[in-house]
Amino acid sequence: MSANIINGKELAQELRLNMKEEVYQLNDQEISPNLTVILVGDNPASKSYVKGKQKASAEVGIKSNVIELPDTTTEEKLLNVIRELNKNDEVHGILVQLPLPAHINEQLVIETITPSKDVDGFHPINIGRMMTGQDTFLPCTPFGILTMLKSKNIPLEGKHAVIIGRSNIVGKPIGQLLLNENATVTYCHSRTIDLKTYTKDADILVVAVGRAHVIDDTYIKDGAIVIDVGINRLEDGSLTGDVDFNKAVEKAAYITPVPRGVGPMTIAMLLHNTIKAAKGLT
Ligand SMILES: Nc1nc(=O)c2c([nH]1)NC[C@@H]1CN(c3ccc(C(=O)N[C@@H](CCC(=O)O)C(=O)O)cc3)C=[N+]21
Repeated sequence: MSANIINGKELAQELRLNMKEEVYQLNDQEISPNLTVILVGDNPASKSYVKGKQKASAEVGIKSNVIELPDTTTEEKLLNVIRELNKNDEVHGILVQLPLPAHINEQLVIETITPSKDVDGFHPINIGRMMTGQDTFLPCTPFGILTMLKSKNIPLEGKHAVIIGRSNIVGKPIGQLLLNENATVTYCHSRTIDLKTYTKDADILVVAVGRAHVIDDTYIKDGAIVIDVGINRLEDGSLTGDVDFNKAVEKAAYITPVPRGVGPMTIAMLLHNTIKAAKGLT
């Protein structure tokens, strides 16, 4: 049996159509949603992600501005740029592309963005609201994953969700969102002993390791749902996930591909959060 493939690219496209309508309605009320992205340095991967965000924004009628700063930018200069954007009423969403150069304190930067414009959902206030189940800006990748699961009406209550990875932007928050949906959640990571014991029991397996093809069919329970968050660039320039798709697809009931899986959904949720910010919610 071959798994049902959850196409994030198509779902993101569908969501963008709906969001375009929403933006029209906001425009009628003289609101023009604006996302400002700050890009520090010239990491080619970051540049390409920022291009993707601009293209998707334009498609739904969100105005996007990119502020490009050299990699020699001081932390204080970056914080001042953010403080100005916090005060600018025309700017609804602020996103600082990560990772930042090593001389800049990422956590300080995140905490300088005013929570009501934190469309990444990385500010501790927004993380706290997520943890307590309040309405807030949810972090885009976990929110995208939840939206993919819901689009297939996959029941989450009582299911054993196993997360591999514990980053602040993916692993920790996806576990929290699944917990909020009444799943039973297990976190695994690089120090986990006997990873397979956990993954073989997973009804829902979320893989956010950051290394190509580390999870194959031998880690997966028959009929599991497999979400691949990995984005690994191979030497030939192609993209691949953390899951060995060709093997896993034979074991899973549902699986997300890379590319065209979680990545496009991450961007769609960023647009969703920007529209929410423009409406003045949270
Ligand atoms: N403040 C901040 N917020 C982020 O959300 C953020 C970030 N920093 N830094 C980098 C990561 C990475 N990320 C991706 C988004 C979309 C795709 C995506 O759409 N990928 C396509 C392929 C794109 C291609 O071909 O290059 C796909 O998987 O099909 C990938 C990666 C957001 N990030």
